[in-house]
Amino acid sequence: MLKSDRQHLILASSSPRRQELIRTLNIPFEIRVSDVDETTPTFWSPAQVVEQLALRKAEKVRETLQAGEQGIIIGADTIVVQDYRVLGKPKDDNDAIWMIGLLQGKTHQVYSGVACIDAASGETHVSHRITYVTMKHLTDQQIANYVASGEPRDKAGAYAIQGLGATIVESIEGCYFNVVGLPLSLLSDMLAKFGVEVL
Ligand SMILES: Cc1cn([C@H]2C[C@H](O)[C@@H](COP(=O)(O)OP(=O)(O)OP(=O)(O)O)O2)c(=O)[nH]c1=O
Repeated sequence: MLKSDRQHLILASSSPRRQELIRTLNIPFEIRVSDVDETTPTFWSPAQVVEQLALRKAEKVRETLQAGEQGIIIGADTIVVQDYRVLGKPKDDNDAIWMIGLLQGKTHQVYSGVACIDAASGETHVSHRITYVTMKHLTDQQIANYVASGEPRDKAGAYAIQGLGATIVESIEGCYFNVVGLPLSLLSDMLAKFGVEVL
């Protein structure tokens, strides 16, 4: 395959954050939304969960491609882990209040998994990153006000570090973009394995 065929990315994600982040790489891309079953066995580790879900999303998109379509398909998945509890997106506002209550005043881990598949050859690479996020102590009123903003609804762990959620985060250790849903540093290393050099 010519290198130019691979310089085309197919983002398997409906997440506006991931779509925004991938734009920063300055590589032509398109978006194909994949609707996958996100249930996982309870005995899976957080790393397994994000890697396997990222892979499921990328594989689902590969199945829909027409013969001859080229590019590197990228799937991603993000979860928040607090005291061995895996937090995905909140079911409703009460669930969001419970999640922020669990996270406030403590340090949790954000896991993002990334899967890259070469559409033509099927070559696949899967990996993940962990970022440690420490949240401030919050009053019940602050938690209620934050949840009322609507921001937590479609975010793992019920907060968005890139939004109003920035005001409830004390500090982070690790990749910021990993928390937002697409670890660009890891992704660029993974793309290099396919001959796609970002720089
Ligand atoms: C912790 C955190 C998560 N998030 C978001 C990133 C992801 O969009 C979302 C986690 O849900 P995901 O299930 O990983 O992704 P998604 O359903 O939004 O999109 P798709 O499966 O189509 O790729 O949480 C933030 O935007 N900011 C944050 O600070």
